[in-house]
Amino acid sequence: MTSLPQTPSQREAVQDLEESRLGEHSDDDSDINHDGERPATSPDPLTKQEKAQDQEGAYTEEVNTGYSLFSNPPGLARTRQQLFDIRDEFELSAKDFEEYFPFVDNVWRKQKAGENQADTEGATEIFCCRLKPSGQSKNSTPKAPVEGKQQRRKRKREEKTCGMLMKVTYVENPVKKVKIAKAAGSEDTHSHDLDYMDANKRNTAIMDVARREANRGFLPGSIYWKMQEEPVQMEEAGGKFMKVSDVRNVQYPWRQQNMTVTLKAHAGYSQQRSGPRQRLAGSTPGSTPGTPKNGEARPQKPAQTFSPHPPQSSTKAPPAPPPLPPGTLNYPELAKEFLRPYLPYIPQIASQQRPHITLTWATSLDSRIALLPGVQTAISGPETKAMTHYLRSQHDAILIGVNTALSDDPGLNCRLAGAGGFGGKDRAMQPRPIIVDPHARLQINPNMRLLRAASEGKALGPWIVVGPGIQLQPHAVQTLKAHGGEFLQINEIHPEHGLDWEALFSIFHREGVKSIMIEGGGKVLSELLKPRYTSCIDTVVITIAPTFFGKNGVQVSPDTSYEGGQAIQTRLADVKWQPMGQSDMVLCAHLDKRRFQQPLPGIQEFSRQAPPQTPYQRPAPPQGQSPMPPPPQSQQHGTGQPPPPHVNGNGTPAPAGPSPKFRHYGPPGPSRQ
Ligand SMILES: NC(=O)c1ccc[n+]([C@@H]2O[C@H](COP(=O)([O-])OP(=O)(O)OC[C@H]3O[C@@H](n4cnc5c(N)ncnc54)[C@H](O)[C@@H]3O)[C@@H](O)[C@H]2O)c1
Ligand SMILES: Nc1nc(=O)c(N)c(NC[C@H](O)[C@H](O)[C@H](O)COP(=O)(O)O)[nH]1
Repeated sequence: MTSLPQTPSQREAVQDLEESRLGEHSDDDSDINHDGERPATSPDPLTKQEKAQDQEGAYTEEVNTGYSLFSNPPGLARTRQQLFDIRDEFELSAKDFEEYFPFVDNVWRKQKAGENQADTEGATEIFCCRLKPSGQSKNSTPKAPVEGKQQRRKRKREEKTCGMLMKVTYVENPVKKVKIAKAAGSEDTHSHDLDYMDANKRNTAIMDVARREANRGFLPGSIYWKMQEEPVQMEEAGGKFMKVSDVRNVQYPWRQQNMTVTLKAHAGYSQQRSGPRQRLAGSTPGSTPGTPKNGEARPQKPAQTFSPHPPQSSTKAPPAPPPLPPGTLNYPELAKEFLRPYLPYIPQIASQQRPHITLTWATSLDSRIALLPGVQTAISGPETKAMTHYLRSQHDAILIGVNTALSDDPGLNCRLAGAGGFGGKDRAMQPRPIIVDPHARLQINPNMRLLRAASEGKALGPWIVVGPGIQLQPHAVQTLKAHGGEFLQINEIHPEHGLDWEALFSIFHREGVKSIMIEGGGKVLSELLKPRYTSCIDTVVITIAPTFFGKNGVQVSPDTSYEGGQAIQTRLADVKWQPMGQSDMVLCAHLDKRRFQQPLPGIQEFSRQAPPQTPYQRPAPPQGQSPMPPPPQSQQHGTGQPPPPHVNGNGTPAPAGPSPKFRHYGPPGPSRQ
């Protein structure tokens, strides 16, 4: 990305200069009508010169460019929304602020009044929404006509004003970071949504994407076409309403210096594509579905019923893209709103040095997640299933315990339209599958769904977490690596609780995983719902179906925690119930970080008893009996054969042999007998 000046106010100066020279590059929405199409009478998107080149084929040198134009930072869409809709104060590292702010500088500009005041924590800047009420708005003075730029009749935009103010405090010590909060006197929320701003003004970062290609001599129409080849990345960067004229404007300075250069096109670009593409579904400027208008109260509508399968392309659509794989799901914009406050929050993650952890599962009314151990049981309806896949698209990783992997043979990928392998590029929106398998019971073979999905470009390769002292067969390691996965050996093992979850989470965070959704199964969820983990779990999203599975089902229920004669509870906060589909209910909540305890009569007797069976120790065989037999056939993967000799059924390590290389973490663990 073009290197930008250090602080937003410096960037602001650059942008002002650019815009003054080029005219308001994208404030002019005169040629966008509000159903997202250009009116037939609007000027052709190409200038006379470009058209001449097009017609004479003067640009026909088509350059093979297999590269992506976008290099969006992680979680961009979420962070843009969170930097737009400022709620509680949060922090960002100085580096992250530098990286993300250019994606929202079409919303915020530095307060003109120069209200910087130094305070104990360093310089403070106040930003106002560009729709600042009254006063001198940047766009009120008419622009002097720019030479060579076709003066378009500007339709007067509705005078929407907004009183949102943002305060940014730059902190130098002990680390360089910024604190972001609503400024004193700010409105509670914007009077518009982010789409409204994106439709009326492009942010610097998305314009940088166009500028980079423009300064390499590509035709604006070809650049626009190439950008639209990556709709997901374009939309998350704020380019939903980008126009060819934006690209042409941003190329103007370069064109002034290179008047004689013949523009080139990206391979695959052709005249019939030079017109504006169909806008992204639902991208009508100025309104996100369900957004309140003019301060109306947000409609409290029940969850929309929707088809989880993407609409079939209409006969009038441009040449149909390749058909989506069967089973592709669709989760509409409107249904995302209620989840937003519970999704990973990049600014907060930066300050907490651990990933955002979401526990999510589907349950019966008697807190069962399967009819019987090892039996995958359909609980979610089609709509809540699609919601689960939307959650997967919003997290960097998805984690399950090995019993779930053994019984479900899961794909652990995101099957929403637009995800990698489902109409999206590369592996966009695909979470990293993680399976916690301390004794390496899972058999790695190419037939498992995890690896088939990875080989078809529909998933990332899985990480398998094993405990200390495990000897793995080389072919298992090689097969996993061949599918983009790997084994991770963790040596922090807690005698009572198994692999240390907090150590696991910090290792994943170091590996760049900023958010993990933990889908189960019963043992994993019950363990992580204990009060001792409240500090490292952020959110729960539970699908509740109107059914009872009975006592033999797989339960989610943490062992009761005792401390000093008190029973300690795990409680939820910010609870929201959302009906979804025919009969499911979705519970969203944060973990309540306060301590809830209650004295229990006779508690002393309890605490003298042996500690409850921990979920991860292999239960000692009954007196005189042999160790636990290998998992039942139904739980053996793929081949259905007993596990190969390298790891015998009860998971004790194979006889000594050349242990293949895989990543070790933590001090050397206790050697396993
Ligand atoms: N309805 C749902 O949302 C849902 C979700 C997931 C699984 N399920 C169902 O749940 C069942 C499986 O659940 P489960 O409770 O038997 O097993 P599980 O999937 O929770 O796996 C437990 C195993 O994982 C390993 N493990 C996990 N964390 C560990 C740690 N920190 N340290 C050491 N070992 C650790 C251990 O071997 C442990 O025995 C299956 O029937 C599956 O279909 C349902
Ligand atoms: N949300 C949800 N609703 C259900 O009805 C159900 N049975 C699960 N179970 C979660 C468990 O993790 C999945 O059954 C496997 O992960 C297989 O899921 P995928 O193949 O990856 O879609 N989860």
